[in-house]
Amino acid sequence: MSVLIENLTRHVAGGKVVLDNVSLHVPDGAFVALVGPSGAGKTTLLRAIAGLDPASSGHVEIDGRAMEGLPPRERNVGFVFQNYALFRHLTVARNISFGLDVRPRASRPSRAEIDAKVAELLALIQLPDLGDAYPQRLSGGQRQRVALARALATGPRLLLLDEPFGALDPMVRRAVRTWLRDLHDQLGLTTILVTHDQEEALDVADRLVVMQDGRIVQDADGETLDATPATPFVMEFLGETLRFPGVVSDGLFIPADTHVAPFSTNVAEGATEALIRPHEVTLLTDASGGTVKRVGRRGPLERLAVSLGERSVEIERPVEAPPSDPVVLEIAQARLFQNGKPVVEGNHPWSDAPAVLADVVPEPV
Ligand SMILES: Nc1ncnc2c1ncn2[C@@H]1O[C@H](COP(=O)(O)OP(=O)(O)OP(=O)(O)O)[C@@H](O)[C@H]1O
Repeated sequence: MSVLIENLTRHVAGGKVVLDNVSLHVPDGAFVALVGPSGAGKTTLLRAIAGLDPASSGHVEIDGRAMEGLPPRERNVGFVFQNYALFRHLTVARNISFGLDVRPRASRPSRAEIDAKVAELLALIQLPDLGDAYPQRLSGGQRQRVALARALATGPRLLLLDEPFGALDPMVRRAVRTWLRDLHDQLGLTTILVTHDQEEALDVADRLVVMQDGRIVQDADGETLDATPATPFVMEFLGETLRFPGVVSDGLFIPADTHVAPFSTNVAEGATEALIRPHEVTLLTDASGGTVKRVGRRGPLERLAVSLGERSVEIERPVEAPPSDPVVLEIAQARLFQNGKPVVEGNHPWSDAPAVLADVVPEPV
C-alpha cells in the first residue's frame, strides 16, 4: 500500500507547529524509517497517517484513497508502539486474535477461521507452541513479536511502527529487526518505522526520512545521506562528525586550524565548513604537524587524538604501527557547507579533489 502525504501541518494548543508542511511519498512495498531527535515530530506524523490525530491542514492518501475523515480502524493499517502492552489476562493466541474477536458479528470470521489465522501468525513469528501461554512467560523479544502478530491479524498491508524495539536489549533488538525486515519482504508489506537509532534505521530501511522541528530535512537512502547530507545537522545526526571551519580561496579550502592540510575544491570562494567522519581522515607525516597519541580501540579501528594547537580531535583508522609525530590531518573527503547549505556542484568536489598538496601546508605559526 502506498502512502502519499501532501503539505501536512499540525498545530497544537498554544499555536505550536508540530508538523510543518510535510510532504512524503512511500511507494508500495517500501520500508522507510523516520528518524530525528526527540520532539522532531516523528510520532505525530505516524499518528496522522494512522488517523489517531487530526492534521490542521494537508492531505493523506493511502493506496490512492483520501483518508480525511476516515477513522483508524477503516484505514487498514497495523500499528505497534513501544509500550504496546499485551493483555496480561489473555493468552498469546487471544492477544493475537483480539482485533478479529472484537469485530461486529457480521464481519467477524468464524472461530475456525480465527484459529487458523492465529496458527498461521504463530508460525510466522516463530512461536508455534506458545499460543496457550500468557504474556508473562515470554521474553521481551517474544512479546514484541506477538505485538507484531496482533497488528498483522486483521490483514493490514501497511505497518506503522513507533520505536517498537525500544525496550529490548541490543542483541535481541538486532535479531528482531532482521526478522522484521524478512517478514516485511515475505508479506509484501509497506512499513514506516520510527526510531531514535540511526544505525537501526540504516540497517533495516530502504530509505531514511530525517525530521527536525516538524519538517523533513532530507529523504534519501543511507548512501546518499552519507555522501551528500542536506545540512550539517543531518551529517551529525547520522554519526560522529568532525567540523573544520575555513575559507575557500583560489580553488583551495584553507582550514582555520593549524595542522590540517588544505585541499583543492571547485566551490565558490568564501567562508566554508568542512565536515568529515573520523575514519575518513588520514594522517600525513609533516614537519609542521602536531602531536598524535593513541587513545582507544574499537574493534579493528584505533582512535587517535591529534593536537591541532588550540584544540584536539579524535580520528579513527585501522590498527597500524604506532603513529609518529608530527602529523597533519588530510580531510579532502569532507563534505563542504557554506551558510549551512551543502555546496555540491555537479560532481562532489571532495571526491574529485587531487591528493592533498603537501607543499601548501601552512607553516606553523
Ligand atoms: N497534543 C499535543 N499537544 C502539545 N504538544 C504536542 C502534542 N503532540 C505533540 N506535541 C509536541 O510536538 C512535538 C513533536 O512530538 P513527537 O512526539 O511527534 O516527536 P518525536 O519526534 O516522535 O519525538 P520522540 O522521539 O521523543 O518520540 C514535541 O515537542 C511534542 O511535545
